[in-house]
Amino acid sequence: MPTPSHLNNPHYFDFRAARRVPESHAWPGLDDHPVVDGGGGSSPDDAVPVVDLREPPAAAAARVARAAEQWGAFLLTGHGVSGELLARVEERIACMFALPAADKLRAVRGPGDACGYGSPPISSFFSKYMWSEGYTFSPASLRRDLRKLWPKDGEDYASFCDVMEEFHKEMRALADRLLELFLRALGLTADQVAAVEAERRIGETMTATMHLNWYPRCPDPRRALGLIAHTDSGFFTFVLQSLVPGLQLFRHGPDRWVAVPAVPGAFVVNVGDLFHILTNGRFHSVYHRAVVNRDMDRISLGYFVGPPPHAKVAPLPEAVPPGRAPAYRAVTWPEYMGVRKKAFTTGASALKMVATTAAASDSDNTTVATAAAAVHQPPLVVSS
Ligand SMILES: C=C1C[C@]23C[C@@]1(O)CC[C@H]2[C@@]12CCC[C@@](C)(C(=O)O1)[C@H]2[C@@H]3C(=O)O
Ligand SMILES: O=C(O)CCC(=O)C(=O)O
Ligand SMILES: [Fe+2]
Repeated sequence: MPTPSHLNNPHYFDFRAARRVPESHAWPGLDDHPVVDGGGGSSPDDAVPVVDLREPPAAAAARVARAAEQWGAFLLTGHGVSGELLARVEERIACMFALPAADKLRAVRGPGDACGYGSPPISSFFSKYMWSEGYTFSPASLRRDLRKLWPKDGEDYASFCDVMEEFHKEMRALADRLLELFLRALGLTADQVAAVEAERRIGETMTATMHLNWYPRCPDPRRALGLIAHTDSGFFTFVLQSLVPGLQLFRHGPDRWVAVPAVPGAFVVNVGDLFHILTNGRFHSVYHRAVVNRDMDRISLGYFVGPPPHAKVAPLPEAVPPGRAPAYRAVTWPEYMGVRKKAFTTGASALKMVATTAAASDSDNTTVATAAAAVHQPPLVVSS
């Protein structure tokens, strides 16, 4: 019998058939830092902050400020996106990843492509493979992109697109609310928020990208990694993790991974690098990773909010202390991705590479990047 062609495809690994973790997927040093419970069960210092949008705006803004300054992440509850919609979103994601390999491979992300099926872009910097499959798409071109997965249209195609469009509509509105709250958290008055909007039109021009992750259950979770430690590059990300936990946030003092509890209906909000820049380093991007487990498949969704590709992102004047120069130079998202690529190949910090003053180096992830290099020795560059 001829071998099905997808079995020879380098983009395809049959996780279901794997009885052990092969060397190609085994990561050294995954347990270099302890993992602690972020649900508050072990220590209040480890409890992942929670922001409930049902609180009065001033109180919610104060919580956002604390969380964004100290953690770069928080759990978002009371956001109004219904649990019923989230359940349908997760169901459609599971259905998509359950497609036959040959169907998924039709939508493989090509070199340099922003969207498509396969490992996320960051994986190209490492010689080890992750224990996951991903699919990235832009909600703006959803119906066209998804025809690659479902060329014949049909019910699965229609319900995937319908559900994701409904979700995107709600999330885009939520992103606007959260942006306003972040700006209030920076200390801007309602008038200043309106002025920033009028001048920079951040909310109006913000773009959204969705990245779906499927982490199959794994025969030896201590050797495999779902998603390599990273910071998100955009403004901020809403992460929906299914009822199966796996997201971990890196914290210093002492260095540890904090396991984010799976809170039904909540999103995890991550501050990204471009928001770090926009806020002059006051809100810092968070270094995070996803681990896998032996018994259950896990699904997550990242809703990445960022600027349009041509927009220059620079520290907001309101975020720069009086008499001080901005800590970062202006960059577009694609420019920043180029810097980050260089940083990955040299082991440097991308944020430091776009910093203008020594002051900025205090608030970036350099030390974390160093920790990462230690965790993932040797630096695993395979392609550029
Ligand atoms: C908008 C985006 C952020 C992202 C790159 C992308 O163009 C689409 C995928 C996103 C993702 C998801 C997994 C981790 C990550 C680092 C990656 O490789 O792809 C992020 C990217 C990012 O935040 O830079
Ligand atoms: O799977 C997760 O919980 C994290 C996903 C993530 O970090 C990402 O998609 O950027
Ligand atoms: Fe991420």
